[in-house]
Amino acid sequence: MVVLANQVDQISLLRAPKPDANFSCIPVINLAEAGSADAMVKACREFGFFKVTNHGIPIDIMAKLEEEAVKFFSLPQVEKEKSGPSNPFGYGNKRIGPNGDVGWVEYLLFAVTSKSFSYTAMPFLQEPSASSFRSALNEYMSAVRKLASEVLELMAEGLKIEPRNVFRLNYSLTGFGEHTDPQIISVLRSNNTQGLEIALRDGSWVSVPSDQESFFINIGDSLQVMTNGRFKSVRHRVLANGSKSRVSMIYFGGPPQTERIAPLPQLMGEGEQSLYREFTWEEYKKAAYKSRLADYRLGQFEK
Ligand SMILES: O=C(O)CCC(=O)C(=O)O
Ligand SMILES: [Fe+2]
Repeated sequence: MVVLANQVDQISLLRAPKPDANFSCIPVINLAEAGSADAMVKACREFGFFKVTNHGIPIDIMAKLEEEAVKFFSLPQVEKEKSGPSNPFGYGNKRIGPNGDVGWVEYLLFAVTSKSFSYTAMPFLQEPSASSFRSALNEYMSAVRKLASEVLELMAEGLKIEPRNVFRLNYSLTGFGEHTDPQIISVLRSNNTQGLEIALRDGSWVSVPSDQESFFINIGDSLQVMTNGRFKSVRHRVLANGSKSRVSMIYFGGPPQTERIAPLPQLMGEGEQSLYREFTWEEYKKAAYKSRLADYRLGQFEK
């Protein structure tokens, strides 16, 4: 793993990507360093994506949950199906989205409330034998929730939202088609498996070296709108690895269901007009459900 200390260097390197798609240099935000807020905003504007180090979450907490997830996904199919279908929460293993997108991923989807997470759709988690999975989830979730609000606060003062959060454990051999995440931010942690790629503003793809001790933050479509286009949601995909399963834990911070998604007044300049017509998260999800994974879904909400 290469962590470059100087973020300015990294950003200038990324502006002139080498033809070698394996070469990549992702902005790294060291949370323990002064000035991380400015570097973060720069990364949000230029990439919609960055890596977070020195986040204070012990690797143990991630490793424990990863281990429990692998145990679960290794169960016989019929056992896993008892916690599905994911409707809206629980175990799922169908293709991504309803519209023929490629990729096969198994996942466990959880609703996260402000205090804990809900696993009523997952009977196995209620068994006494699942106590280690439950405690791993609890520990991870409270740590990552804190991290998500810290990151949001650094991005923009007053961006402290009490989002409607979901949490997904993905288990996949085949990858994940290109898309942007619809939420505000996604906090991603993966095992040591290559395959994640992000698109730069010029449309070229760069691979993101795996780093199981760090978190990766994706700007989602909602934050693009909330910042009136200052931050851009990042297009990303996961390429098939073929030999090793990718285990990802993704905490999605999204807007409340009925809240309208609109530029934050505190970020707007004088006389600045919203680039988007008003819509709610519910409307957006409905529109997204009808689209393909790779579609530019915000298009229909632009003015
Ligand atoms: O598996 C990953 O690392 C990313 C998956 C992803 O992009 C998603 O679930 O939205
Ligand atoms: Fe994603």
